[in-house]
Amino acid sequence: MHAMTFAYGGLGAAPFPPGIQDHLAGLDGQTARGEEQSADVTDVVLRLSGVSLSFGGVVALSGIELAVRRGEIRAIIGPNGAGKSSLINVISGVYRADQGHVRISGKRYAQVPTQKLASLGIARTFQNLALFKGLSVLDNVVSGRAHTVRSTFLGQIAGFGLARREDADARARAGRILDFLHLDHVADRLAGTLPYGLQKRVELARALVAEPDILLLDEPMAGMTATEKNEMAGFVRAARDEYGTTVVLIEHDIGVVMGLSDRIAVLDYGLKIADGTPEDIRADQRVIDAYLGVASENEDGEGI
Ligand SMILES: Nc1ncnc2c1ncn2[C@@H]1O[C@H](COP(=O)(O)OP(=O)(O)OP(=O)(O)O)[C@@H](O)[C@H]1O
Repeated sequence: MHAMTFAYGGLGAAPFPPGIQDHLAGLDGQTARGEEQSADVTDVVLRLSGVSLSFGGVVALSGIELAVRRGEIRAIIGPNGAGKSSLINVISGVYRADQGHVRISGKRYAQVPTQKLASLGIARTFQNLALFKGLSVLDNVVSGRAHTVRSTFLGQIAGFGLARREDADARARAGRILDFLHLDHVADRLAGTLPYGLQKRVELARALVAEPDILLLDEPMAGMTATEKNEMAGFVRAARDEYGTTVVLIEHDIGVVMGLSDRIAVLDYGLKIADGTPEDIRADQRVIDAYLGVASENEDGEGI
């Protein structure tokens, strides 16, 4: 049984699970990579150019420019209704932008083909859990390898050689991810019976087993306790460090985002109002104003 409590962002000195400790060093944002430090634009794996999207008369996104560099943890934040979900849905092809385009590894899309997301090297998690609740944790994670299957349906039913090898390979990879995310002890449990925080981590495991270049996380800490949020932040950081995965996340909890991210883009009423390191964002007057504008509605009292 692993120790399950993480300390992070100066939240005290609880024990870290083995192997994660090193990855957590610097989660207070001190190691955030600045704009100037790595201005190599050829290393941009995901780029949004002039992306606009409206729903009837409601402007959800307006002329959004966003560059995501290989291996960075890139957060998109903003008050309720700012356009965060719309943006992640444009990146994952759920919505087609009215204007502008998305470039993935240099290839330009007016609409990202959702059905090809995995083969484009993108995996995502969802704000509301999207697990197979009646399947085991292991089988849920194995399902994240579905895009790699080359054997035929008949071959899988009959257990032909290729199908058997693919299945064994998927299970071995899933097993390694479960170890990595400290989920090995629940591998045989039905996913739907796990506590919410662990189910969110299983979703992360299922996305990671696809070995994506880009991981899109839609509010990965929503509904979690402070301890669970810190654990999740540690695992996201560890995944980036271990696999070099580029991470794009939208998240409400600004404290977690500040500690976890290399760079942060801030949306407000569909416009990008700021973009930079956590230090830049913390000091940005437009950001402060945008959040102060909703402070009275923010029951959690989250500050920046
Ligand atoms: N399917 C839709 N139909 C109509 N309007 C929509 C739709 N999706 C989003 N909107 C509107 O677009 C704007 C941006 O919404 P979006 O959900 O992208 O913001 P958000 O930053 O993710 O908000 P939240 O933090 O509350 O999830 C809002 O005004 C919202 O009401």
